[in-house]
Amino acid sequence: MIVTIDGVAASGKSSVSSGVAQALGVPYVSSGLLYRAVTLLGLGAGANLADPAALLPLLSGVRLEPLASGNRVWNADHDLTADLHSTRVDTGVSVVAALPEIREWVDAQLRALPAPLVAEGRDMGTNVFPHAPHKFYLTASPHVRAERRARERPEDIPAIEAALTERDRLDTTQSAPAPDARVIDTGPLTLKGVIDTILNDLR
Ligand SMILES: Nc1ncnc2c1ncn2[C@@H]1O[C@H](COP(=O)(O)OP(=O)(O)OP(=O)(O)O)[C@@H](O)[C@H]1O
Ligand SMILES: Nc1ccn([C@H]2C[C@H](O)[C@@H](COP(=O)(O)O)O2)c(=O)n1
Repeated sequence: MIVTIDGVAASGKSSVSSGVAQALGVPYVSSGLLYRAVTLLGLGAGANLADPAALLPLLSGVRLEPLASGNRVWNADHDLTADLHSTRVDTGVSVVAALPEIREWVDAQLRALPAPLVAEGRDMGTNVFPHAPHKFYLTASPHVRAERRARERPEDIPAIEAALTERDRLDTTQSAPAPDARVIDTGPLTLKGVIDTILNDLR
């Protein structure tokens, strides 16, 4: 069984997917972390983030470890996870995610993973796992998302909100909900409330 949980930036995809996966006793995979890893390695190498030929050679050692408690991304024996949510990576990642060659590479990593699993991102339900029987799409206003992020990072809410709105705009192409996805506005819900909504639906 595959459950897909897509949604806009900072809508709660990874926290919700982790909770749902732990309740189901299956792993979850965060596709966004792979796009973030490509971006981090590209920045580290001084590569042009819009040039797939400069990025693809950097990826041979990249591996996603799909732990239910929180995914980790490795480059050979170096754990990249802690560096994937910086403002620098946030700013560059949409350029990388727009490249068809990089999307193909990410999709191949994900499709190689054995089911059952929970997959989260933008196009899990539309493109990567279109035949998944259970699909969800998380939303929340930019302001609500910025307030949540501000509790994690020492930045002011208007700056975070502006950056999220810009990333939503840049990611629009691959971020449409699947027609058969259940759309959940997480704004009025607690994290547990969103997880329970999905688990009830699955039951
Ligand atoms: N329903 C909710 N109520 C309150 N806080 C929430 C809720 N959902 C998520 N959060 C909090 O919002 C923050 C962002 O959540 P999370 O990182 O899971 O989002 P994401 O969609 O995976 O983000 P990104 O797109 O940046 O990878 C986290 O601090 C999380 O605990
Ligand atoms: N399936 C996916 C997952 C992610 N992306 C892009 C869009 C985001 O800006 C970036 C980081 O994802 P996040 O950590 O915010 O979920 O990666 C995508 O295009 N497709």
